[in-house]
Amino acid sequence: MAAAGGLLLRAAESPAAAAPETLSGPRPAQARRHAEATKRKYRASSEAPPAKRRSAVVFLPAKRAAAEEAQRTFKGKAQKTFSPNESLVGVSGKNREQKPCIRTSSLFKNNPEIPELHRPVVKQVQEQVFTSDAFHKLDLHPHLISTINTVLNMTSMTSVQKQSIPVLLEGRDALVRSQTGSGKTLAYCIPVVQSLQAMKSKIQRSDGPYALVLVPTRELALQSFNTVQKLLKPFTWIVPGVLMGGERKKSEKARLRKGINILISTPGRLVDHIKSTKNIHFSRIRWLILDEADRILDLGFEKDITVILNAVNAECQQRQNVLLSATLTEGVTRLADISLLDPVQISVLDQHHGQSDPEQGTLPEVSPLPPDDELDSFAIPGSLDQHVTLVPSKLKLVSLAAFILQKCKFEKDQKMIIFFLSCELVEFYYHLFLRTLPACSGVPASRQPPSASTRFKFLRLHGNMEQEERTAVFEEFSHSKTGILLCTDVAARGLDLPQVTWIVQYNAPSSPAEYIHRIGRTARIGCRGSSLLILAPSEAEYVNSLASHKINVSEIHVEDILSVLTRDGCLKGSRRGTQKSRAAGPQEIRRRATVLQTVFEDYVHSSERRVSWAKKALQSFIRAYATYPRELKHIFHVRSLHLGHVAKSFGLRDAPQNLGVSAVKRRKGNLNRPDLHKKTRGKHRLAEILRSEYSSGIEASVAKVKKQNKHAAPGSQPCRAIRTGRPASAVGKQKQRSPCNGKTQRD
Ligand SMILES: Nc1ncnc2c1ncn2[C@@H]1O[C@H](COP(=O)(O)OP(=O)(O)OP(=O)(O)O)[C@@H](O)[C@H]1O
Repeated sequence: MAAAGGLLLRAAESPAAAAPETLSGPRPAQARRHAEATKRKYRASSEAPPAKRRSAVVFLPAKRAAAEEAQRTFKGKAQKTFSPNESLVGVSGKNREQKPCIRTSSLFKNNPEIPELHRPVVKQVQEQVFTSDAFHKLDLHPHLISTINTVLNMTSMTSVQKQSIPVLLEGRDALVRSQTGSGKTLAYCIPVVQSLQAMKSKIQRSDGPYALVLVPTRELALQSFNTVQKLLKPFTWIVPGVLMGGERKKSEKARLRKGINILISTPGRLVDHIKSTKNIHFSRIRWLILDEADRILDLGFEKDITVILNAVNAECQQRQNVLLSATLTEGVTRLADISLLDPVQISVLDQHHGQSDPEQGTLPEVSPLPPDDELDSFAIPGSLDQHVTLVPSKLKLVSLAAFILQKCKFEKDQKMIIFFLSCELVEFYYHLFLRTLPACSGVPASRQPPSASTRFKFLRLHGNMEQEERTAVFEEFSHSKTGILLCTDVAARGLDLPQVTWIVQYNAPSSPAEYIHRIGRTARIGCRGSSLLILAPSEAEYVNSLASHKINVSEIHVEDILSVLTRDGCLKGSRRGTQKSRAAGPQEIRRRATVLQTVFEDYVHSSERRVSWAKKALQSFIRAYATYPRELKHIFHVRSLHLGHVAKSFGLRDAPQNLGVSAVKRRKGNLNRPDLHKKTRGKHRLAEILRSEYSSGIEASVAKVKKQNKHAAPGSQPCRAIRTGRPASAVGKQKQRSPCNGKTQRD
């Protein structure tokens, strides 16, 4: 990271930093002294330090040139594209033109030193995805086999299918762990369909559910439903159905009344129906499947799961239980111990770490789960290249934009998913990029060739969207060859979105398990894929946290990401200068990054409403940041955020006052005051809820849950565990809860 440190630090060190230079080695001692001095200045004020203004003078020639360029870029090539979104901000282009001269940001000053990344190289856990065994080797109905072959176009089984299907067909409970994108859905769907079609007394629609499949998100419910529906093609008498939040309850009720035999649902929606629909009976349940079991059994769903298990256990005791996930943590295993009857533990994990040969069939028939100390080592697809980059907060926005430009403008057929901490952040960056980046093609949006619009096809997905739009986006991104999906963790679990080439994590996930699921949206079923985790220098230790779970990431230097800007003619501006000064050296990279940042800042500062919109997004980020779990607080702590620098990544020129860090500190102070305790906890809870998608639907659902608790709804008494009859409330106590794990999602 020496080069990056050099680039960033020397800009901050002295006036000479503004002069053209190379990326040769950093001067850490001097830099540290400077950083200390800056820190002292910053402590004195919550705003940007006076040094900032002074350094603005230091940088003036380069900055002025960049500002002029930015103005030209706006007024000349791209102004039309940037015309304000009336519905969003309600200002006219005319107003914007009356704005005073653009002040360009000082991106490369006062940045923290980028630490050397001492990442331990760990041997990742390997799994082999495919086996050479064909489905027809299994004792399945011939029509089911031909459906798998012809409708799903699959002939040979994956490892997890080879191990799970026979065990489940024997009637055993099972706990299944295998890497993301390895075919777990069919591993449970095939045995369910096989067993139900083979029942002696033919299933009637009006019998109601024989199989209940619980999944954490609506999109996953829809996806699993589609798979079941395909498998059921030859068995038309078995009716599948899906219940998910956001759909019309009335029509769901009508479908339930008619009868659904394989019921796929999100927990929240099923609870709604249990409480309000008389027609839902569980007396014939033979299968209870918890897909993404670790998420489903997490705190956010605890109450819902309690209600569901109570309702199911009240009517039926004899059934098969299956728990599946790519990240079976210790907590889930312990839970499985108390809830499953003599379960078979299936793990595809190659005990010899990649030494077995699928052709030789060296996979054991059923591999037990690894011992406890190995359980936290998650398998990652071998075809997935993982990267990390350390980026100072001020450069985060331009770095992400540069990465998008690199992939989507200069490379072909790229399909990218970018994860953010909260719904508000997704909305903010979606609109910001939508209004600014396509303009970097140099042609107004209205006159762009179709290729440009497909290259920059921005989509967003989060829990605050209307269900209709959510489904439309999910379908569109699924079927598209290219595109950039900005999303929360709503898209992290289970979604099978074909041909995704890059996963970008703009904000770090709350746990290594979530990291695994996020990156698992690419490199599925043997395909290649890559991921990029963006961390601030103060967050560098997160890499060690990943390494402790045997997750290996290689570093990309921030200047390598930014260097693509020198390829972008649109950021060149029409600056007078020699060819030499335009060479792709560090000075030119800085200049163009400043031009790009100016594009964002101008957009944000073109009206008061946009400024307050950006401030709200910043506020949401700080709230969300405050909810990282306790065990990660030493890495992600609001106190380590420099508000002025973070503000830059929202296109804000100055740090807003009375926001975030100081406010959070004040709230912490309140903890000692019992009279304020309740109120503070409420706020903390809200922040926690805002943390990710599993928060969606937020306030309403929290209020609803509170109300329900107050009125002690029937079925909310402690329930029985999945099978053993132990109170399910004990289930919750088994697990160490962290605020961040308590993502509340009543989808
Ligand atoms: N035997 C098979 N042959 C070829 N493709 C398969 C096979 N089984 C499943 N697939 C495909 O692999 C992809 C991933 O499957 P699936 O979504 O079930 O993975 P998963 O293990 O549940 O992943 P995650 O842990 O992310 O939920 C899907 O597109 C599915 O159609």
